[in-house]
Amino acid sequence: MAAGAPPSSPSPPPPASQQQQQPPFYELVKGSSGLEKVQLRGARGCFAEIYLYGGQVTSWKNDHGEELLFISSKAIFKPPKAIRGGIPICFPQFGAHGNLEQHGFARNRLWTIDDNPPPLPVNPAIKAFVDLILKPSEEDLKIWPHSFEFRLRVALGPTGDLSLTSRIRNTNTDGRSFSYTFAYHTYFSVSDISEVRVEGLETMDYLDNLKGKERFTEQGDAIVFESEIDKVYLAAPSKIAIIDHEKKRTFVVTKEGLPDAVVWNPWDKKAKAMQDFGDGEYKHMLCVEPAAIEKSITLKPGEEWKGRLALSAVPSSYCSGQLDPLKVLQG
Ligand SMILES: O=P(O)(O)OC[C@H]1O[C@H](O)[C@H](O)[C@@H](O)[C@@H]1O
Repeated sequence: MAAGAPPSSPSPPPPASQQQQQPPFYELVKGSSGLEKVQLRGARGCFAEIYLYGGQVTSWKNDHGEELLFISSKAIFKPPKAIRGGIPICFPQFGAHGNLEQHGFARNRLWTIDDNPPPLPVNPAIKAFVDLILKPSEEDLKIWPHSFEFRLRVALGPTGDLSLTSRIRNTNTDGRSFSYTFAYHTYFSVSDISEVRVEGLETMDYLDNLKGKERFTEQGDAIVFESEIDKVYLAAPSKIAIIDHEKKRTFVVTKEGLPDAVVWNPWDKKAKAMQDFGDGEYKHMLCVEPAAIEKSITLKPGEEWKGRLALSAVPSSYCSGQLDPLKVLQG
């Protein structure tokens, strides 16, 4: 077991009533199938867990210890299968939009802890974070012949918000640019999919993966769920709200550098066909995936791209009109 940065402060501890989180802010421990995972401990007991396999967040808990992300009870923690749930990272290819395996290879590679990342401007109130890095292996270079450094910071904010910041740098020495598509394939835990609505994507154009990627325009109403959905919303706004009526909880998804957003729920038939997904689990999850898909990102040698996802979960009593969804979306 290893304990991580930042170092402890020499000042005397505050009274228990004012106590914030104490170092160490993260620990590296053994997870399922002996795979290593980082446990991040934030203020007031907020928590996140990240597997080095896939650089994948698999748990995010609020200060009541409630799990906010969905992870399948049938998830397989064994390479080369990607872990079903949490926040898989799709890179350098989203879906089947290219010659690589579905969703690229970053989600089934072993990342390492980056002890000395280049500086990243941060909110000084954020104490609990970890930096991971992925570089291509010789085998990876055979299937995608580009040298890159992918740095991922996962952080828990002072109010329990979870943020993921990806920095991807082209380190090719042969002068070649590369292009990729990307997604944070975020699986949210919801009480009952039929009680959920998504706001912020009204009137947006989307590509419907269930209709041969044909382009349509969404109607003016919030999105509700009655059947399978697999849509790539194009040029989606920087904030999207997922309102869970039954849980009286709203997730606010904030994205930067990621124009698109995928909304996916496999529903009953596809759920049954997936080996690593329980038959009825589609009722308790929804994927809203900030992404860059329609227009791939191109980096010249030496260039770096940044894409950030921030998640917060706020109590809502939307039914009784206490929460104005527009206020949530407009911040
Ligand atoms: O089963 P996976 O490879 O993890 O993909 C799961 C899903 O990911 C995305 O949401 C895609 O839009 C879907 O088409 C795909 O089915």
